[in-house]
Amino acid sequence: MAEDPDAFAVEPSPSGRFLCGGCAPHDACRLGVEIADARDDAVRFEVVCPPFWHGGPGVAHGGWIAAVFDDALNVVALRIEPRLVTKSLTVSYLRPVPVGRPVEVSARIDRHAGRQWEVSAEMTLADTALATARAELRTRRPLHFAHHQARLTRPSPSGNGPRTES
Ligand SMILES: CCCCCCCCCCCC(=O)SCCNC(=O)CCNC(=O)[C@H](O)C(C)(C)COP(=O)(O)OP(=O)(O)OC[C@H]1O[C@@H](n2cnc3c(N)ncnc32)[C@H](O)[C@@H]1OP(=O)(O)O
Repeated sequence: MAEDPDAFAVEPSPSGRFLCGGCAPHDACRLGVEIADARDDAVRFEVVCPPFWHGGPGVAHGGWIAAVFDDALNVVALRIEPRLVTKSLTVSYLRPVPVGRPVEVSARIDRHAGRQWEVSAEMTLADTALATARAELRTRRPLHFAHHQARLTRPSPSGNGPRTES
């Protein structure tokens, strides 16, 4: 029988780390994110940009910064709810982020009601804000991944042919 995709949940790895589906088999975060300190509704991370994520000379790629925020903003809620997806993510890039040097990310839950979560975070170096982010998260509905897979396998009504206006 095929594996149930909706059984997927981000839970602590054998070494106690929260890891995405891509990093779990490695038992290490390949973005360079480590939890430094956790309270009920807030988590602090130590983050080092790996050299292969540089965008400009010695400076992190903005996509890496967004991915780090996606992880950090989810981890703060995953400690309560292991079945989440990101609905929206907004990043403000304030200063260049250095490659290969530890920076701090702090994330917190601002609001939580039912399936809806609002979370925010900032990335700092020596108390200077480098970037900030806000996200809306959703607790997944029970058949979230099953519906996604069913849509991918369903034949497209219009195929790839030319569009006809009616
Ligand atoms: C230290 C390192 C740590 C590392 C720790 C690891 C952390 C990893 C965290 C990664 C988190 C991610 O990036 S998750 C990946 C990025 N995010 C996603 O893939 C989410 C994609 N978006 C969605 O699935 C949807 O928009 C939702 C679930 C966000 C919508 O939520 P909602 O606003 O509450 O609305 P909802 O009522 O559920 O659905 C709205 C409409 O979308 C449809 N819909 C909802 N779900 C689906 C679905 N699965 N497949 C098809 N359609 C769907 C509904 O039928 C409905 O259609 P109608 O009635 O309007 O027609």
